[in-house]
Amino acid sequence: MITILNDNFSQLNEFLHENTFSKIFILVDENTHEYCLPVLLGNMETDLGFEILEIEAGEEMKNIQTANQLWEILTEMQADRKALVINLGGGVITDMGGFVASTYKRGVQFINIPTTLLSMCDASIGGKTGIDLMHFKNMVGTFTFPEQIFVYPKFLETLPFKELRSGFAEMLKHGLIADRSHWENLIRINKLDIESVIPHIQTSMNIKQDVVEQDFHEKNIRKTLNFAHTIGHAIESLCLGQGNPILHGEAVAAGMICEAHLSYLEGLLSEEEENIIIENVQKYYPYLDISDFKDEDIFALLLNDKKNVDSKINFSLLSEIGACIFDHQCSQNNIQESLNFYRKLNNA
Ligand SMILES: NC(=O)c1ccc[n+]([C@@H]2O[C@H](COP(=O)([O-])OP(=O)(O)OC[C@H]3O[C@@H](n4cnc5c(N)ncnc54)[C@H](O)[C@@H]3O)[C@@H](O)[C@H]2O)c1
Ligand SMILES: O=C(O)C(=O)C[C@@H](O)[C@H](O)[C@H](O)COP(=O)(O)O
Ligand SMILES: [Zn+2]
Repeated sequence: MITILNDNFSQLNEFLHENTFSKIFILVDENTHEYCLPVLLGNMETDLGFEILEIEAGEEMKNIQTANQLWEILTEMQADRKALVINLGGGVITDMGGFVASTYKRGVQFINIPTTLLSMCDASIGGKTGIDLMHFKNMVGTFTFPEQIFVYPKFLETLPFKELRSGFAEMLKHGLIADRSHWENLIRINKLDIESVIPHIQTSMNIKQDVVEQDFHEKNIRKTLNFAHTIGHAIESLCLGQGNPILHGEAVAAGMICEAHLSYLEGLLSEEEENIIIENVQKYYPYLDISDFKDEDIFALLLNDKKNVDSKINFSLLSEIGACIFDHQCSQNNIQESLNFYRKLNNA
């Protein structure tokens, strides 16, 4: 269940009073510790004891070493099965905290309080938890729903612009795969800022939640949420592997361009709609330089995508703005051409 919090966090307090937890463990990173934890602690009313678990910020922390440290700390602090983990942060915190909670002592309860646009609209919803393995994205994880998701949009007030823009990419994706009018409302935004995005958060959350409710374990329609991620994750992984991580939404934006073009090359999407998508994505996102990435390295990552079966790369592609198909296999030439198309945009 997703709840938009009042300024006094009354719904969170009701949730804490109605349940019998033994202790609360609040997972934060250094930034959500500074900007969001004081707001949470200033409003949280409970007789329960709590501990703060802090990790460094960034995708590089979403790994087994951090998970191990958190499991060890929970053990040292004698967290029992009635403990509650509160994930207060962006997608790294909700993915990582959800993973640690869903595996510690075979699972303790957790709630998500997303603090980035990306985690409000996407990562905190849907129960995908996980960590990266080497530089492969989200390779180890669970499908486990949080008990609740509490959204407080005012947390966005301290979010840097680049992070806001990163989250906006997942919102655009939601429009492209499921709701043309959402896409059209979003691309009308000329100046991307908190005021302009806040009115559209609810629609994005609804799209994500609606898809997840139909197919929690990603057997079919949930794969549409992965549009732009097959190539996007490969680019993100290569950057991570080189020690130059990019933001998830930046990778998704590049993935939207490549996969919109691929949708066109595969005869699924009209050229006119492809151009509309590419023009608009370029309006918000600077070009990502992938000229150093070899096709063979990209293909090695594509071959490990979680949607694949029998070594066949399964794409989720657009048939029009607002509609997405899944389990589509593309010719190798077209995949290469979509990457070259993106590379050439640099000089266009
Ligand atoms: N599970 C899912 O369904 C799902 C969906 C989309 C993305 N993801 C994952 O989410 C991650 C990306 O999430 P993200 O973009 O939120 O990244 P993030 O968690 O790294 O947060 C981005 C940055 O913003 C800072 N921050 C967070 N809230 C802040 C605030 N209110 N004010 C100031 N700074 C703040 C963080 O410290 C961090 O530096 C990726 O690992 C991606 O794979 C998961
Ligand atoms: O929730 C989903 O399903 C998604 O695909 C949402 C994506 O935006 C998100 O990045 C997700 O973490 C990708 O999952 P993965 O299994 O492809 O790693
Ligand atoms: Zn994503």
